[in-house]
Amino acid sequence: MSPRRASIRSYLALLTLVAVLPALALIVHGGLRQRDEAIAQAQNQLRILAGSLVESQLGTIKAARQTLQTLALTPAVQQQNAANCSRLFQAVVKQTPALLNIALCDKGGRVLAAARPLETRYLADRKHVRDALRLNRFAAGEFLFTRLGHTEPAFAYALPLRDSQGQTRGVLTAVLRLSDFASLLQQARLPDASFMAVTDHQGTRLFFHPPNPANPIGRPIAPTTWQAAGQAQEAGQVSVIASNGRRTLMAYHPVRLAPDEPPHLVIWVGIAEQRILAQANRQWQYGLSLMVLVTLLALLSARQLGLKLLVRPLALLAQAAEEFGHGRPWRLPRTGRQPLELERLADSFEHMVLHLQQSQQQQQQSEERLRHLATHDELTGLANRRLLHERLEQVISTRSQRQQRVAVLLLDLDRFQFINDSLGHNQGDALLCQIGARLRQCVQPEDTVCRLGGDEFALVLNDPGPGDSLTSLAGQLLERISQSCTIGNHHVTVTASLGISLYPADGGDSISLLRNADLAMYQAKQRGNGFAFYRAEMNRHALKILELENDLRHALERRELLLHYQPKVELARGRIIGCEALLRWQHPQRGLVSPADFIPLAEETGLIVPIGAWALLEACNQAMQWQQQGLPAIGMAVNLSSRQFRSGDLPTAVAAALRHSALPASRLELELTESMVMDDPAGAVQTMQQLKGCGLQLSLDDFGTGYSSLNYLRHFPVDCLKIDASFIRDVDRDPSAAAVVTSIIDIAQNLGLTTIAEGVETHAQLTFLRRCQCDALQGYLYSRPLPAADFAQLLARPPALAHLAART
Ligand SMILES: Nc1nc2c(ncn2[C@@H]2O[C@H](COP(=O)(O)O[C@H]3[C@@H](O)[C@H](n4cnc5c(=O)[nH]c(N)nc54)O[C@@H]3COP(=O)(O)O)[C@@H](O)[C@H]2O)c(=O)[nH]1
Repeated sequence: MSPRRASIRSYLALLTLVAVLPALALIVHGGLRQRDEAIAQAQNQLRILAGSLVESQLGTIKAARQTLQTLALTPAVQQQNAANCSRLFQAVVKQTPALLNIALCDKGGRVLAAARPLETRYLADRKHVRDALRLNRFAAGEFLFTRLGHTEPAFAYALPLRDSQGQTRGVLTAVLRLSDFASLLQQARLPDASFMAVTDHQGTRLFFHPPNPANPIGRPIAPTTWQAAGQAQEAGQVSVIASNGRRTLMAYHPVRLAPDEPPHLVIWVGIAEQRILAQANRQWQYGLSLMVLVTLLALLSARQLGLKLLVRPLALLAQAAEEFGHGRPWRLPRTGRQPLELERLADSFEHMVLHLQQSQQQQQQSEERLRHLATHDELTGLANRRLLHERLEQVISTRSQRQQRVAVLLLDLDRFQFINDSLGHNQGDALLCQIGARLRQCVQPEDTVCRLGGDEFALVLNDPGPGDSLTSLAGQLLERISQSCTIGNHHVTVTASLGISLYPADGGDSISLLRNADLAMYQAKQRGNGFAFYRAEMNRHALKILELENDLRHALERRELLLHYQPKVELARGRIIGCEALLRWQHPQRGLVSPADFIPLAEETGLIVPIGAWALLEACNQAMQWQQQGLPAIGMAVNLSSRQFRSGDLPTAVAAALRHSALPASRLELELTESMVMDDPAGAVQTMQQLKGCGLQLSLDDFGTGYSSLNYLRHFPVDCLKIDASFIRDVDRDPSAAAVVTSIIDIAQNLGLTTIAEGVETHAQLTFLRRCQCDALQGYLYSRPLPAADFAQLLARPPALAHLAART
């Protein structure tokens, strides 16, 4: 699972927060500083106030002491006149508000006079009286509540009285009220909730302003405070948690009558920290609130701006990308007010889309081209074999539902190889294109025209109509093909063979329909009559051929091939001048197979090349063997196939055979057919010249059946014309055959060639040939082709030509 990603809005919010963070930090820092300053200021104020309260108290004490010192010098006090003293003291107390009472005691502590009546007549046990008498100096007493008229906190002091000899005579005491601190505090303008307290040297609360039941007078202050203040021996400040639970800031200051004396009072001034900080806190809160407001505004602005300038354009961009990805129409936002980077992003997106579209287009074109290449023939643009099968299967599936026929026509050009070789491949290609175009013109647009390869074409007719129309179409196709084509500067005429198979009668799938159309085409080629419909027996025949082909492949290695020899007899003297080696196949099951049956197959499969080479060598060896047996050295004629002749290495193979057999080249004769050389007369002349270069003889076999141009004949380096047996057969009954034979012999003589008549079977034929001055004969009249041993016997005792019985 991919980690959850934050949105741009979140990042913008974060950025905004980061941006306002320093301001926030400043505000917090400022607030803290303000708080610190407020506390420092308050501490200072408290400290000053405590100091001034102490000063004030000391001033009051000092004033009281001076008053007592002044009174000590008065006669009434000197004489210790109780009545006078009382009046005097009352007058002084009346005029001095801080003084609650003044009293005179003798040295035993007995009260002699007082401005106000006292509860007791003896003050000897009071600390201030005791200390003043004992230490003989102005001394402070302890905290007390006077009940002089009303109850209020007060403090007593005592001044020892001495006579002129310095002897103690008594003490003057003064009771001072503490309540004046309240007005001092008011003058100090302490913040609200400030308080002030006075404790004695033991921490007992003597005074607390403003009055608070939680801080009762006469009770010790909180021990933690007392401890924190170090028992208030020196002035200082503490921050403690007060009884109300609030942190409180306090300044304290001890009151001493003399620097070496211990403090008898401690002045405390305090205030709750909360109050001190109230102002700072308020400012702080204000700053923070402002900050929060600013932050919120910033966040809101960032959000709105982010939405407007980033989020929405990006979302639209993403949407456009998604639409584009799904191949739907897309549109890019172009407000003109979006940030530069987004503008660039949009530009880049458009470029990318353009680029993608271009490459998609290119890819589509390449794919289409590849698809086309995969299903079409590159040269003619027609469908190829693969597409043919696809289309055929397709049309079969639709036609089969309606039980309708589909026709497959397979077509092969005759002699295309020759045209290709003689005019060149480019011209050959041009011819194929023209033929392809003609085929296309002859059929319906929905029909498929395909080039299977080489000079082979196939057509699928979706709706071939009845048999007649198909026959007529086949004729039209052949007719159209045979019309002259202009290729470059040449006018070329080609014919074709066409095989037809029909769905469903001749096959239920594309493979069997094509195979059967091929068989029909083969049949048509064999018959040489244009086109043929497939018939079931063709398949059987084809199967037979297939088996034969398979056997033929092994015939050489199994030594099943052999040669028979037929003598060639000179007419003038009746002697055997040579023989023709004729191939035989001794098949283990079929017996002796005629060359007429297997030579075309060997030719077609290419097996004729090794077979021909074997026959050539075997014949040469045989000729030498007979010679070695003392038999006459006669010529040895070997048939060549067109494939051998065109193979290119024939001169080499011939030279090798002569070399291996040691047969003199002059005794070897190679028989070529007219058709073999007329396919490519110029090339043939070249090959013939090479062969002639070896010193051997060349003859033109089956002469008269082909279409040898007399002009070419002039240039063919041949030695002999073999007059075809078809003319010889009829010479004695068909004048035209006789005329042909006579003409051939005349031409040969005029060209300095010898002639030999093939297939001579009768004396009549022999007589005719003699009359025409044919040079030699070959035929059953003299001898059938014989096995080598029989031929040797024949050669040893050749029959005389004149005595031969006619054979028909
Ligand atoms: N390329 C090669 N072709 C060869 C080779 N051996 C033979 N062949 C060709 O096969 C064809 C059939 O040959 P074959 O069955 O041997 O027939 C030959 C003769 O037996 C036959 N012949 C001869 N005299 C008579 C006759 O008086 N009457 C008659 N009915 N037939 C006769 O003629 C054939 C010889 O013809 P040709 O070669 O034209 O001289 C045949 O075309 C052979 O050429 C081979 O090794 N290679």
